[in-house]
Amino acid sequence: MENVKPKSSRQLHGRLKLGLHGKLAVPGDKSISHRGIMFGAISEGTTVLHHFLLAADCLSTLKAFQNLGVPITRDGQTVTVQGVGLHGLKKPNQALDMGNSGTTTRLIMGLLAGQSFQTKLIGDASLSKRPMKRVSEPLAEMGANIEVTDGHLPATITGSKLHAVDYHLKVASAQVKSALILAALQADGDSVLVEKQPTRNHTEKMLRAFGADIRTDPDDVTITVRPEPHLQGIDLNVPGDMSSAAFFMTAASMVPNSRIKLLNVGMNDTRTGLYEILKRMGGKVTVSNEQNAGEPTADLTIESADLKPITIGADEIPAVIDELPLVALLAAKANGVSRITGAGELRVKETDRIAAIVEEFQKLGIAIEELEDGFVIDGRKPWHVVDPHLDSHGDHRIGMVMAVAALLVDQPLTLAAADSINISYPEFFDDLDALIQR
Ligand SMILES: O=C(O)C1=C[C@@H](OP(=O)(O)O)[C@@H](O)[C@H](O)C1
Ligand SMILES: C=C(OP(=O)(O)O)C(=O)O
Repeated sequence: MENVKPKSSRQLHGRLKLGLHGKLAVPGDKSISHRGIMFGAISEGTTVLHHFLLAADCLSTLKAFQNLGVPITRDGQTVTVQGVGLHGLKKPNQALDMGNSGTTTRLIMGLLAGQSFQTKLIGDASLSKRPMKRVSEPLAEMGANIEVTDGHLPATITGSKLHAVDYHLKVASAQVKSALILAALQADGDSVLVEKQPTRNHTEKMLRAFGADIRTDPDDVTITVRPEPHLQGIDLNVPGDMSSAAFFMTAASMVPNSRIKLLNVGMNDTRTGLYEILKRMGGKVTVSNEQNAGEPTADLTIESADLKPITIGADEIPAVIDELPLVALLAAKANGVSRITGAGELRVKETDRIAAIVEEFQKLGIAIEELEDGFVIDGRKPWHVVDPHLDSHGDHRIGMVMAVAALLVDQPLTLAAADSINISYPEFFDDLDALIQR
């Protein structure tokens, strides 16, 4: 058929003269929502998750645990998990479908490695290309029996008795760390895990709240896990996702005449890289209403600003890993040359995010150079549309960053595979619309 657009192609909002205005509570944190289900499932008693993220990735986790025999119910954004304990999961009747979610896959591998049954994990085309040996190999050192297919999904996990380890992580990855922690909960002694760099610490913090004995040394990279904790269900308010707030922090900073307030945003310092970078670039962000109930949260007021270029290296990457496409966009309007390196992990996300950003930014005439582990961007060069047909590459974060970029462009632009936003932020376009002054 001719002239048929891909199903989810979407016209994007063009240049905004009057800016973005208003207040917005972004959806719940994705990392914390996943973990709330998992840790609630292996606890005794009831866990209630308020402001749970109703997005495809977290629903993959929810369904997987239902298939593992855990009673889970949902009422709006409130999810109730009836825990079955660390040894109460049941062999599922079918392969567990991880959908598009790397977090679900890697964490569940660590948990199922120590159970008493066999499970098969499958995933969508994107997830089936992502590396899994980074989890299966260190787990094998603990005695796990995980067969991956050429390093990828499908994977078969045959539950085994696990040994304690003293292990130095080879990649700076919270997913790998979390898989090892979940395996270590089932091991035959205390395990010591040493990170390459500090990464998001939600697993450690949350498991402690459920009653686990997990110590992090003052160096922030050495974690000691005691096995067989008595985990007890909790009531948890999931904070707003900094990784979702980041799209509007970027948009309001770049679109002239903007002033927005984002409510109840998670401010865990292993996640606030974009906030720190934006401030260093000259962004105008004011923090108010700071709270700390387990995870720190705050309201953020963001106004348009003239931006300066920035240099970012490997040390800063973990705290901004999912927001790096947005850092690239900020750099594309900064008054100089920005350099982002040490970000090779971007090549193994939902898509190769370095290649995807370079390809999509070049459609807008942005001066971006691809590096093996990052980008160089000259924000002084005016943009000019070379190709108005943008593409999310099936990657939620690429789709949303291009929708923000479009707010700075006069010409009509379309986004192919726009429905990929459902992975982490199904209401993204509605929330953006609500901040647009007509
Ligand atoms: O642990 C988590 O919840 C996550 C960790 C990060 O992945 P890596 O640990 O693989 O870097 C991040 O990119 C992902 O969106 C969520
Ligand atoms: C990389 C991401 O998630 P995951 O690894 O869980 O698929 C992301 O949300 O950007």
